[in-house]
Amino acid sequence: MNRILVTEKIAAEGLAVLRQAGTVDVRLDLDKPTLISIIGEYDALVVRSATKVTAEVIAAGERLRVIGRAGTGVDNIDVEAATRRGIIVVNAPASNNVAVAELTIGLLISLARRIPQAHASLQSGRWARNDFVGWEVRGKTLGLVGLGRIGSEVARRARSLEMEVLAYDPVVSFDRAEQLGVSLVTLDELVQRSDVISLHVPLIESTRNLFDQQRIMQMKRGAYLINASRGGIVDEVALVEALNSGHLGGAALDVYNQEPLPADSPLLGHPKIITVPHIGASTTEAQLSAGTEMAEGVVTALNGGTPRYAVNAPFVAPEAWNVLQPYLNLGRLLGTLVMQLVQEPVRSYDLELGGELADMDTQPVRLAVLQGLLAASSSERITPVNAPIIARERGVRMTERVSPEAENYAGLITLHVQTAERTRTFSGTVLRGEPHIVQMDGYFVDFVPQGSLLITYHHDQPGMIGKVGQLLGAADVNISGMYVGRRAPRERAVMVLTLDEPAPPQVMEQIATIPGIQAAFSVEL
Ligand SMILES: NC(=O)C1=CN([C@@H]2O[C@H](COP(=O)(O)OP(=O)(O)OC[C@H]3O[C@@H](n4cnc5c(N)ncnc54)[C@H](O)[C@@H]3O)[C@@H](O)[C@H]2O)C=CC1
Ligand SMILES: O=C(O)CCC(=O)C(=O)O
Repeated sequence: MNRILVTEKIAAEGLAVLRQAGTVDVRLDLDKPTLISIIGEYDALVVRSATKVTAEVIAAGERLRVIGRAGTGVDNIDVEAATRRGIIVVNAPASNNVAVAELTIGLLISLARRIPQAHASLQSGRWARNDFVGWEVRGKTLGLVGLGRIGSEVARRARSLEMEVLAYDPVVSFDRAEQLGVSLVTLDELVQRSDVISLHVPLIESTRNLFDQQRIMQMKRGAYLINASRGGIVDEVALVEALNSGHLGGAALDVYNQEPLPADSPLLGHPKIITVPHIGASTTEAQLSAGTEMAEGVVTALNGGTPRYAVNAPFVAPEAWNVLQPYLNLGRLLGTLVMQLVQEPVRSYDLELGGELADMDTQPVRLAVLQGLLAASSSERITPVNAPIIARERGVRMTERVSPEAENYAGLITLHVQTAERTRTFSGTVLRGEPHIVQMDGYFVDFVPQGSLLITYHHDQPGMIGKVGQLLGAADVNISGMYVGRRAPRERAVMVLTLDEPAPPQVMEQIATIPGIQAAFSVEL
């Protein structure tokens, strides 16, 4: 039974999804030493932004297979340390775009009209209308640093407020910016032209201290700065100095160098700074989708699959996901099946991806097949994250080719296995979203690869199925499905039985001695 540790508050719906995969312990009170002392008992760790999942925590998590981040930024997780250990890191990157964008617009208007200050003034018993003459955002220039998911949502909203929007993002294309009604410029130009700058970049080495003293002083006199991305991107000391000297008109912050509570910070209580306690993602809607999206990824990873949003596994474009996802499952199962059937030395594997797969980025499918092959022969935990590293270490050779041909199927995965003596071939497809094995060693079959299987290669003659069935029946093993394939009558044939439980070893030995049986395999998927 999997054990899942949740160290921060996530939506109840997310917890319910997690419970499908194991027992869930919610511990909101853990300090670092306690986390390190208990993490070794868990298969999955679920956090938001406050828990620091350091290399030390990861090293102590001997059983950890997945770390779930209910939200976007993963700067509180040592992803590199997780990757080295084959631990999948999943997040929910699309869950809180709108929540953060709406907060940003709220902060923008709050800066323009000093709403929080006006509220506090009236609450303290003053009616000071003349102190609160603001400015209109219409016609002003907003500079967005980062035009990814959140930056784009902010841009749309700012355009509808009739603002001119500039953006600096080295990755985004001019076409995309044009669609959003945004002008792409250099960072220098953005900083010099914007009345308000809003930051929407991840905290990575290249963005750390991006708004340092020099950059802040490059901003227009009287300009405003909004940061709802991460503390660490703005030099907080330089920001306060620029506000005190009158160089900047104001700032609004959701995130801080020190979280939680940047106590004693000059940011708190500053009349020109609006502060909120990292609430960008704190809406019911965002928490629901962050919790459930992340939890679905954790459950998939615990079940050995490739999660949709795995930070350290191959990226699957959102529009390709629905088509590709069942093939990832098929690829892994095909690899696991083949590794249990081919019990002879292998020189190399040749993976052929046909039909609708030919038009896609097939790297995730290749990794899923590798994962299946390696997992069936390894005591290590193999995930799509560490599969290439382990394959390299073991000298596994796999070539890959794509072809528009897929017989009569929409898509087809074929694995050719080059052994010392011969080439063996296995194929699978996806039908109604379900993986099917459709060819084994040149025999046409059709079964869903799951659970316990008994596979025999035998001489096609009357009574074979009955004899195998009798031995299984005597051992009280129930057969749930049966598939046979042959090339010609009375020649070699293959039989696949799906069983409610694995055939015991002594039954396998008896089956192997039935006259006409050439090989019998108990396969677990
Ligand atoms: N305040 C809050 O509660 C939340 C904050 N965030 C923060 O917002 C950040 C952005 O989130 P998304 O838009 O979803 O990420 P995203 O990955 O969709 O977009 C980030 C964009 O920043 C760009 N970028 C990277 N380095 C840059 C640089 N040096 N200069 C300019 N652009 C650069 C990237 O090309 C990308 O387009 C997250 O990494 C996270 O730290 C995210 C969610 C909630
Ligand atoms: O509310 C949270 O957990 C933090 C949200 C956040 O910063 C993120 O998703 O990156």
